[in-house]
Amino acid sequence: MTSTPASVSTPPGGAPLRLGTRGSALAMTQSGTVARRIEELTGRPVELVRIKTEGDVKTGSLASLGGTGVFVTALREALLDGRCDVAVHSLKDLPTAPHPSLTYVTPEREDPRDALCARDGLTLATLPTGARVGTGSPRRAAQVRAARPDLEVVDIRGNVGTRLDRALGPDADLDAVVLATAGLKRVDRTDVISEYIPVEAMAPAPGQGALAVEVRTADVVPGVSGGAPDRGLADALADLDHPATRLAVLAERSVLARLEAGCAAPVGAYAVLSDGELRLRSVVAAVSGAGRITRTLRASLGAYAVGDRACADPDLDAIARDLGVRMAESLLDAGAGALAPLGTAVSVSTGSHPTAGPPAEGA
Ligand SMILES: NCc1[nH]cc(CCC(=O)O)c1CC(=O)O
Repeated sequence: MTSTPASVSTPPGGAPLRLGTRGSALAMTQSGTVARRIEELTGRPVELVRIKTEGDVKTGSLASLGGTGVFVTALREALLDGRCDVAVHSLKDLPTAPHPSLTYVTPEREDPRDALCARDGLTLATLPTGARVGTGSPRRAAQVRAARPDLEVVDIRGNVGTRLDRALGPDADLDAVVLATAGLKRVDRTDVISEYIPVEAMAPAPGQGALAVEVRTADVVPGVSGGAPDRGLADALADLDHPATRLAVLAERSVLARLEAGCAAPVGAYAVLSDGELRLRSVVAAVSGAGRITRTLRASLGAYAVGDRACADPDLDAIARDLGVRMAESLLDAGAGALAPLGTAVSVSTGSHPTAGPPAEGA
């Protein structure tokens, strides 16, 4: 294939970058924001390229799709075969295993909390007995049941608008739904939130509220391919990266990796950097509501972190990963493997009856 001479196709400021995105309102807003920042940082135009993913096409329950990668695979294929140069994912949808030829950075995280959306300002504590709460997430289902065994959890899925309608629309058949605050913020719908559920009451999914901005490693790291890396793009990514977010999500995701669990497992993890220390809280909960294990662990980042800020440093990455591994081992020691199926996709309706006995054993 012959390519157009650069002098013809290159607008002032340099060759355009193509940014791959899912087509949902949430994805388009997230990607639009990142695209504008990359334009500012590189001085090059950024075009959005819409990519349909398996998670957008299939209609089964989110949990039953198998979790890992349903929203991600098609975007990664587009990166790998050159249909786009940058891809934006919700970090919590990204499998924990590193990709052999792709690299990502994490911009500063949005609000990590889960949000309850109900009429009349109702909260998890004030919903009436028997109220029906919709979620497609085994993690949310397990924690709702643990907090309120008297509620009925209903498996739902669909985009933000569809899910909100189930509780707030004219044909609402549920009393409440639980969604990520970050997603609602990004589509400017925080008006529907009746409770920002504290992370102590509902541990967020590892990486919730954070984005991953992913590129081909060879485009940003010298010596990976024959060609020279794209300095402008590499510098822009370094600017986008937020080290405190990066360390927090590394710790959270390493819990999941060490548990060999995916994004559909009933596992919550949330880390924050404060006073130069990374503090990680994690929960494994039985989807039936039959119990949960909660742990908090800390790691000092030494002189490389002050207050809630840190340097970008590989040694700190290792400390964050170790913290996650220690957490997972502590959870396993406490019986996490018997409490919840970790290695396989879990359905929200697993043991939906508080009396249904122990959940099915995971692989
Ligand atoms: N699992 C789908 C998904 N992936 C990211 C978000 C929201 C944004 C975020 O958590 O960063 C959502 C929707 C939701 O959980 O309500």
